[in-house]
Amino acid sequence: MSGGIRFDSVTVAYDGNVVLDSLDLTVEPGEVMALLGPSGSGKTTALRAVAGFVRPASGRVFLGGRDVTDLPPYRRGIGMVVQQYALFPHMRVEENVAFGLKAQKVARGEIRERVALALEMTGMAAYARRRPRELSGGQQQRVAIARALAIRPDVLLLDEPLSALDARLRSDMLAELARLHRELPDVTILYVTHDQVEALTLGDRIAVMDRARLRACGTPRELYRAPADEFTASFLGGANLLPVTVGEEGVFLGGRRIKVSGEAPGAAATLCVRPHLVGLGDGPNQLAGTVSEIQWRGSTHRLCVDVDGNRVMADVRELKDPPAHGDSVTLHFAPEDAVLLAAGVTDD
Ligand SMILES: Nc1ncnc2c1ncn2[C@@H]1O[C@H](COP(=O)(O)OP(=O)(O)OP(=O)(O)O)[C@@H](O)[C@H]1O
Repeated sequence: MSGGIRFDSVTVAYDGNVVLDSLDLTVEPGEVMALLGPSGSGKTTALRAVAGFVRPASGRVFLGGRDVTDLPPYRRGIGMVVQQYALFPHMRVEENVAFGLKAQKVARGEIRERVALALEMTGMAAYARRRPRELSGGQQQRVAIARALAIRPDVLLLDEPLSALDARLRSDMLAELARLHRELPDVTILYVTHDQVEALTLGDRIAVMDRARLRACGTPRELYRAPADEFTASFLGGANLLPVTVGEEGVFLGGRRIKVSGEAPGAAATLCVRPHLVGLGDGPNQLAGTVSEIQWRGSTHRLCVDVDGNRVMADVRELKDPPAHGDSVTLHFAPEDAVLLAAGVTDD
C-alpha cells in the first residue's frame, strides 16, 4: 500500500513545553496536505515527528498504515526538503542527488538511471556536473527536490521549500511543484508553510495550526468560503470580521438587520465576509458609511469604510472616479457570501 500519513494523538514537548498538542490528522495516500500556521505554531515539529527526527512524548505516527513511531528516520523511506536547500557543497549536483541511493546500496546502474530521471523531472539535467555554489537559489532548491524524489519516496515532506526564494521565483516553483505532483500522483505530500497562497494553491486540504494545536482542516475552498473560526478566517486571507447580535428577529449589525444564509452559532456572533465580495453601491445588505481610507492597487481599489464604528473593507475593480477620504458611500454584500462564526473563539 502506498503511504498515507496518520497522526494519532501526537504530542511533542521540549523541556516540558508542549509544542504539538494531541495532533490527530490523516493525510490520504496521494494527497497534498498543507500545514499552515504562524511561526512557532508547531508545523515543523509535526513534520519532524513524521520524519523521525523528534520523538513524540505520547501518541503514534503511521505511514502507509504501519506504526513507525519507533523506527529511525532512515528506515521510514521518506523524502524531505527543507527551507535552506541543505545540499552538500563539495559534491556535484549528480552526487548530491545520488547520495540517498548510495546510502540505500542501490545498484550503480540504477542509481545512474534514477538520478538522470530526477534531474530531468526537476529541469536540472543540464546542471548535473555543477557544484551547488554554481547554482542560483531556485536551482539549488530544484536539486534538493530531485534528491528527495530519487529515493522514490511514498511520502514527501516539504518544509517551507520556497521561503528562501524571491516572489517571482516562488510563484514559478509553486507551479513546478503542482506539475511534479501531477506526474507523481501516488506520492503523499505534507507541505509546511506560513504562506496562505501556497497552501491554497497546492493543498488538496489545508490543516491550520495555531499554538501547538490543529484548529481546522478542510479543502481550501471550504476553509476560505466557510472558515470555522476567526483565526482560520483571517489567516486564510483578508476578512471583514464584524460583531453581530442574533435574536428572534434576525441578525443585526449595529442597528441594521442583515441577511445571511446558514446557521447562527449563538446570540453573539461574528459576521465574516471577504473584502472582494463586498460591492460598492446599492444591493442586498446595504451598509452606509464614510470612507476612512482608499488605496489604489493597480487592478483594484481597496476602500476602508467606517460603518457605525466598524471598519469594513471592500476590494472593488479599479474605479474611474474613486470616492475620496470622508465621502459617504454605500456598500453591500450577498447573503450567500457571508458566514456567521462563533464570536471570540480566537482567544480560548
Ligand atoms: N529543538 C528544540 N528545542 C526546544 N524548543 C524547540 C525546538 N524546536 C522547536 N522548538 C519550539 O517549538 C515551538 C514550535 O516550533 P516549530 O518549529 O514546530 O514551529 P513552526 O510552526 O514550524 O514555526 P516556523 O514557521 O517558525 O518554523 C516553537 O516555540 C519553538 O521555539
